[in-house]
Amino acid sequence: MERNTCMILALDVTDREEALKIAEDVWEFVDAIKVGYPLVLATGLDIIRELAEFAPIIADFKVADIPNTNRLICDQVFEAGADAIIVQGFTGRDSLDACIEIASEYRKDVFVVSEMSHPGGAEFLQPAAEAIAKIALEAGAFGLVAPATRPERVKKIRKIIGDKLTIISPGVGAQGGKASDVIAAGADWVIVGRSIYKAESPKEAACEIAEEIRAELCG
Ligand SMILES: O=C1C[C@H](C(=O)O)N([C@@H]2O[C@H](COP(=O)(O)O)[C@@H](O)[C@H]2O)C(=O)N1
Repeated sequence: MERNTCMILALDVTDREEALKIAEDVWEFVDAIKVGYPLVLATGLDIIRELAEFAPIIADFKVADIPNTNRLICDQVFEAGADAIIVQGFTGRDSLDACIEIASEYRKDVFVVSEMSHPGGAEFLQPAAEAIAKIALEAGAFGLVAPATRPERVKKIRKIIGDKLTIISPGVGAQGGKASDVIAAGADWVIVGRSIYKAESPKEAACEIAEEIRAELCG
């Protein structure tokens, strides 16, 4: 995944035509499109290959099962054309290894959720976040998901992984996080959903956030 705009579109719409239209409008402002359960359950896995025409696809299925089931899930997701997958780390090293084993067979990437961006993310995951970041590093993950709503946590997690893992950060806009703040805290990409796909003009919204990030990076 090339780092140009440092932005990932979270395309959580549930209509195929709307998804393709938004992707067509904003592809030049994003480095990847994150597709999750809302769109896939509504339209089917084929949407991954259709959207892959516009940008690399991150499949956000938060894979969190026993190793064998994780392998079966990851196999289907990469067969469907995803470039990366988001998995949970709290299920432990063996379940994480299973995802990374399949991803490496497809030469694809795994992002591990270290801490989630919503208020409940501080209840059970936050206490485990640093340990999860450590096993993600040891297991050979490509990156971590860390909360744009808590830039100080991103800074702490960045200290643990150094520059060995990338950090993608959701929670910008609708959840209260600020793109430039979390990029300054050490995130490589921000994940933006509603602030773009619910905007009057998704294209203008994406352009504005990309400009904010560019100003932060280029000073
Ligand atoms: O901690 C996490 C993990 C998860 C993720 O990215 O893995 N996300 C996803 O990021 C997007 C934010 O959307 P919006 O709030 O910009 O509309 C949604 O697709 C969420 O499911 C989080 O919001 N926080």
